[in-house]
Amino acid sequence: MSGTSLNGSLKSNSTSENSLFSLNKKVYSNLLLQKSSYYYANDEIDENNESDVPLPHGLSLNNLSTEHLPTLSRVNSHSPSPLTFKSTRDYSRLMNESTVKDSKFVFVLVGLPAVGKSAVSSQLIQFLRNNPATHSLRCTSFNAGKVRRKMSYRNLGMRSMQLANNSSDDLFSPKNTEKKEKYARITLDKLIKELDSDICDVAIFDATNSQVQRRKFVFSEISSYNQDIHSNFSIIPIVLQITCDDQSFVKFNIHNKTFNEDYFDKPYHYAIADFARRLKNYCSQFTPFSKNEFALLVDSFDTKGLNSGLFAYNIINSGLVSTTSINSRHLPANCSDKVMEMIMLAEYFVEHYASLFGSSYIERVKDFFSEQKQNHLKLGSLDYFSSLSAVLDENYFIELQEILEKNLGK
Ligand SMILES: Nc1ncnc2c1ncn2[C@@H]1O[C@H](COP(=O)(O)OP(=O)(O)O)[C@@H](O)[C@H]1O
Ligand SMILES: O=P(O)(O)OC[C@H]1O[C@@](CO)(OP(=O)(O)O)[C@@H](O)[C@@H]1O
Repeated sequence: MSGTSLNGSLKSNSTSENSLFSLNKKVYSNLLLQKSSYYYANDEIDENNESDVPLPHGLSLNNLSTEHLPTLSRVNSHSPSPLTFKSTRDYSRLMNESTVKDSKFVFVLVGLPAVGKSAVSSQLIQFLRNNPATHSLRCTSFNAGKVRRKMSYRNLGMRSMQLANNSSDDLFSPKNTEKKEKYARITLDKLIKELDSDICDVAIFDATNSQVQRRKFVFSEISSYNQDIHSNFSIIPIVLQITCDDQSFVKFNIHNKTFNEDYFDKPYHYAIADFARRLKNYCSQFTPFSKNEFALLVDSFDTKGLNSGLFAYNIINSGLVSTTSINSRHLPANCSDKVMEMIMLAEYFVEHYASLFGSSYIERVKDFFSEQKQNHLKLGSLDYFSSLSAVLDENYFIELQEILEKNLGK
């Protein structure tokens, strides 16, 4: 980050204290005036830059088979082994032979900012790519934050960094929810188009999707797509909720957030404080995805005569907490092997998340803090610790918890 000078002290050349996501009328009116297809057609948004996450030592996902999937085999005792997906071409051929539409998958992420949604998306893609059953599937993450950042730059360039920041035009303030929704809609629109045009097989909708209203919108878009006779595929929605309430994890994650494009010209301390404020705003509006919401969605799907199925999984504190009891599954009528195999793998990923990816992440968090504690004591070393502890202190987390509870009690 440019806020860090070469000698390691935390200085910034930036004169502006604004943030990129501050709303600007020009960006917003462009969103309203121009259709999202403009951005796609002009190749403004490229989400296909997933970097491979290294696999934990000693683990080979290639060795996955039904034998290692105790929970999963119980739901599909007749599934073929080894797990094999037909290629899209095979499925297109089969489609001509029957009226049943081939399936595509959407993982709808839910979770507060900085809980690890984008990290888990990359890991899920890596997991599916490394599995023989799914390695040929084209998996893409569609990140609403990236779309927002790219569109802001495209419209304003460096000027986007010079806008005066004031709390009244903070995109993440509750009163601007509707404005933020535009970016999510554009992202979802792109995602559905790529599935329908067979550019992608497994899409991850990477946004906080933190409000019931937003999720209703997402599911209604998916069911409208599934109901449309002109749609080429049937989309199976899989909710993946990521929760993180461990203070060290949250601090480490926010630290890493300060290096993204929202803050590239901002002082480190400013970025931490700004993200802390963003998180508070989100907590005041957040409703976790619950079993109750799941049941209501299933009912609404059933009333519409939709049989695409619905699944919901949770990863809490990097897999340290078991989520088996809160995960939910509503199988579609006539569940195909393809759908069953994907669900089995999704469940395997969630149930074994800690050993697959969580433990190496936790090691990184520990190393980070022990290094920071040492640096904090050394004169002239890179000291992130002071800002992290000053902003994200015990009181901050107490306040965050109170805001969350107050919102849930509404
Ligand atoms: N489960 C995880 N595995 C690996 N890295 C993680 C994980 N959770 C968080 N991180 C780290 O924290 C940073 C912020 O997390 P991110 O995935 O961007 O959160 P979110 O998408 O929920 O806002 C990531 O860039 C990564 O360095
Ligand atoms: O519209 P929602 O669902 O809040 O999600 C998108 C927002 O989430 C955020 C939350 O911080 O994602 P990200 O950190 O991945 O960039 C914002 O950038 C982005 O605008």
